[in-house]
Amino acid sequence: MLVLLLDFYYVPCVCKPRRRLSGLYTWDMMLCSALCWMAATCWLVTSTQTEFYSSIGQMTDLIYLERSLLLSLKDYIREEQLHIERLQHYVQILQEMSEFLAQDPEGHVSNPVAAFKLVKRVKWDWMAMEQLVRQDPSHGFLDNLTMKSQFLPANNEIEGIAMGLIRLQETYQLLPETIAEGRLPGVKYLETLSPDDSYFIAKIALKENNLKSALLWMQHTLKQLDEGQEAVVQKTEVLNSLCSLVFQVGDLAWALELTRQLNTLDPGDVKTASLLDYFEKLANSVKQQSENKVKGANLELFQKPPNIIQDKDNYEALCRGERIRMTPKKEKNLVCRFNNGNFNPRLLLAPIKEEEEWDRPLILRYHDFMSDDEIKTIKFLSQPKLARAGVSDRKTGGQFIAEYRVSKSAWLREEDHLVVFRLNQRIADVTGLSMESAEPLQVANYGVGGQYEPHYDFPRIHVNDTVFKLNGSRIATLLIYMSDVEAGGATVFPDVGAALQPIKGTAVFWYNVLKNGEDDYSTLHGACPVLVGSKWVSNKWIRVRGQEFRRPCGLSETE
Ligand SMILES: O=C(O)CCC(=O)C(=O)O
Ligand SMILES: [Fe+2]
Repeated sequence: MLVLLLDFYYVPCVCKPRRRLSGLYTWDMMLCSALCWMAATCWLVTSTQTEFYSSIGQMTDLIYLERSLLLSLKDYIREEQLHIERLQHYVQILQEMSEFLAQDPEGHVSNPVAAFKLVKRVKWDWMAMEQLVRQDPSHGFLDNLTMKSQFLPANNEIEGIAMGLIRLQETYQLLPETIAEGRLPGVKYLETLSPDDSYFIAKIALKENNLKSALLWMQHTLKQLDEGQEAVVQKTEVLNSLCSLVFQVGDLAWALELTRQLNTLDPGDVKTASLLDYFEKLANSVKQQSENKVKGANLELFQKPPNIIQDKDNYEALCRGERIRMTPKKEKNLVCRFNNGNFNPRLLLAPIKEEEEWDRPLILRYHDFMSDDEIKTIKFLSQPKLARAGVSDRKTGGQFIAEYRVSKSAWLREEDHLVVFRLNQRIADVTGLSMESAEPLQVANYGVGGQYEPHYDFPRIHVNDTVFKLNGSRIATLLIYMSDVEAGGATVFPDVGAALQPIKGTAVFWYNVLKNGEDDYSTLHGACPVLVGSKWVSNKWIRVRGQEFRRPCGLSETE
């Protein structure tokens, strides 16, 4: 709408410069401005700023946004060129006329008709010219940019992505250069990071008090600068930051060495000179001469932030494919079978392929659980509803946003679409459980380095939990993988050493509650950071109510 208004704003004004002197033009302008303002306000009121980094799926919107801004910039350039061409045209006409009049000025004005035309032209045409010169075709583009700025990423988005890259580097124990040179498994289009990018990531790590990553990224920035890669950031600035970091962790010898380098680079800098003096005196007094020390050897000094996540080491190791606790003996006992849902007519002719992935807790994988077309529909239905997923506060039970769950999710009910209805029916048929108390389908898409650190699916506090009071705990989880993931993104169970790879169209299923009704703490699980790819999953959480006869108590107390 705004584009149309802007066209309307420019076209008549440009073609008929004289009309701009009339009152009509002023009203046109006022009307246009008012409508533009109203349109822009409506946009602002009806839309909220999107967060892009927590969902790869939504990040594609940015590509389209950039394309539309580019088109609008091209329009602006064309307008500007037309503007100049119009001015040149007038200049040419006036030039010819003025040369003609200058040949015999008095002779010309002695003709009353010529005198009338001269006065009229000098007054009106030059005023019109003033308007023409003042006309600024940049408004269209600038208004468009202002309006679209609400759809541009917010400042904290770049930080979010940088944190995602740091998470990937740490979890998968990658060197910064591996990420910076884009040498990641399965990438289709190579992209590299500049020294400025690396330094930005280092600063974010520092801000997050992640000294180890800050050190690695600063060292990498220096390496890139030494290789002669183009950058805005100066080597002295990076050295200064690195120097204060190493001093902060107590490595005086290294700080001294770096200050010497700084002093060589910029001998005139008074601050560096006095710092050098200070460090030398300090080193002498504590008898830690830099020459005798191995610089930067003690990486232990550079701490990662304290670990609040349960079993994080096992989680990260499993994500890397390490510490998987599957023995050949255990593996031999795992079986696969056709599941016909106990002679369910819907599964009789097309039974589901069921494979035991793990024994304790029992984790089953259903193959070909969802078709590509169904996946397309579910993604399509959820895309406009995707919102940043929260995590539960252990004390209050409320939801909040945390970096240990970086994804967007949406809820779909069976009334929303036949595909959702059929999916619920299939889940009931295959698991033999009732869906009457189950939650709607939760669809999730992970963002840059998107993950969900180890957690239990069952709620652990029940204050104000009306769903729990009504329907009981989440007795079971059915997790559908709606995409393959090029690298990373496994679902891992850190307490038992299981790792499940996302395979598009398959679903995994496990009970979160034991037959005796107790929560099963061996089901601690997490979604590993996505290294390359866009991971889509759907969760169906099945509740206790309605399962009394479908999953009866076991014969022993511990079952
Ligand atoms: O995405 C995954 O692999 C697991 C997701 C999950 O555990 C959850 O959403 O609760
Ligand atoms: Fe979960």
